[in-house]
Amino acid sequence: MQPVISVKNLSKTYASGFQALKSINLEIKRGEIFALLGPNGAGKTTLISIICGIVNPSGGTVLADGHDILTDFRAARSKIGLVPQELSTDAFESVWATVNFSRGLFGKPRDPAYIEKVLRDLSLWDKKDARIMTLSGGMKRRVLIAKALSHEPQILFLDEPTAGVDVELRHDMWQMVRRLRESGVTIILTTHYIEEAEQMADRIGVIRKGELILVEDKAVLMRKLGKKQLTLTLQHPLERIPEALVGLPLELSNAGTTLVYTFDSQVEETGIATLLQRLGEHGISIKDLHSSESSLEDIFVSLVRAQS
Ligand SMILES: Nc1ncnc2c1ncn2[C@@H]1O[C@H](COP(=O)(O)OP(=O)(O)OP(=O)(O)O)[C@@H](O)[C@H]1O
Repeated sequence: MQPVISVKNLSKTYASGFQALKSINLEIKRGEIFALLGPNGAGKTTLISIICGIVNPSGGTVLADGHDILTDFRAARSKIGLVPQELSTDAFESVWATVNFSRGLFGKPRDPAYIEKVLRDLSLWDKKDARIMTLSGGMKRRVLIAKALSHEPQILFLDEPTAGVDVELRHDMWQMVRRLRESGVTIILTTHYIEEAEQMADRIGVIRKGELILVEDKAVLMRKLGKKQLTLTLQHPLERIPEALVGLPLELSNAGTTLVYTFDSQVEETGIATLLQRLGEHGISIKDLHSSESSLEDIFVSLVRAQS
């Protein structure tokens, strides 16, 4: 299937001479949720801003639903909704007026029934006549989303959608994003909350110092780079790891009372059976054991570190 967004050799050098993006290549599949992760200043907002036509690229091309964002700007932009990080204007307008106005900016005919649905879906209907300045921060964020959806875009960009929002609103937003995806909208989000990417994304891209260092299915990424650990609590503390076990991926901690065995989560032969057998042979008895898996956060931190 043709990608809904196709980015080729995209680069950006700001007027200051700073190179924010270095030859980015990326294809976004139709209908997926794609999470763009990266430390502060990595280039996430720059990339999104170029695709949405807010920042000019220095080189390369971007197609949005087949339309070049430079030579066919209007058509490309009409496919895209952008939820920016900050709400800048419209403080004195009502919710209803501002969302309808946004739709008009894209040359779409008025459609009060559609706007009503958007506001109802975002739990904003009872605030439709309120001035934006009177809304809470969370409500203002919902207005940003309503504005971005006002012209029925096929592709929705969410730049840090849940930064600084409370847990309840975050979960509401996740639900809303899933509903949109079910209706066929492609979602691209940037986030600092790894948990958000872990919960939501189908695929993950990691950007660092202007380079896309990895793009992978979330499940594959977690399987490929994820490690599992088996933690054994011992009946009697050990002074050191016995000779016969040296060489195994074992660590002794908690004053010799805990043995931690690390293994690849994708291999069939974990070595646990052998480990337990050898412990038995050496008279090392176990009080308790549990296993754990590395989170996307562990993977992300090790990736970003490995490249520095
Ligand atoms: N207008 C500009 N002029 C010069 N440099 C800029 C400009 N806008 C951004 N930059 C620089 O480009 C780099 C990438 O910024 P960008 O906002 O894209 O990062 P980000 O990954 O979105 O970061 P964050 O997670 O902090 O939002 C940063 O070093 C930033 O200082």
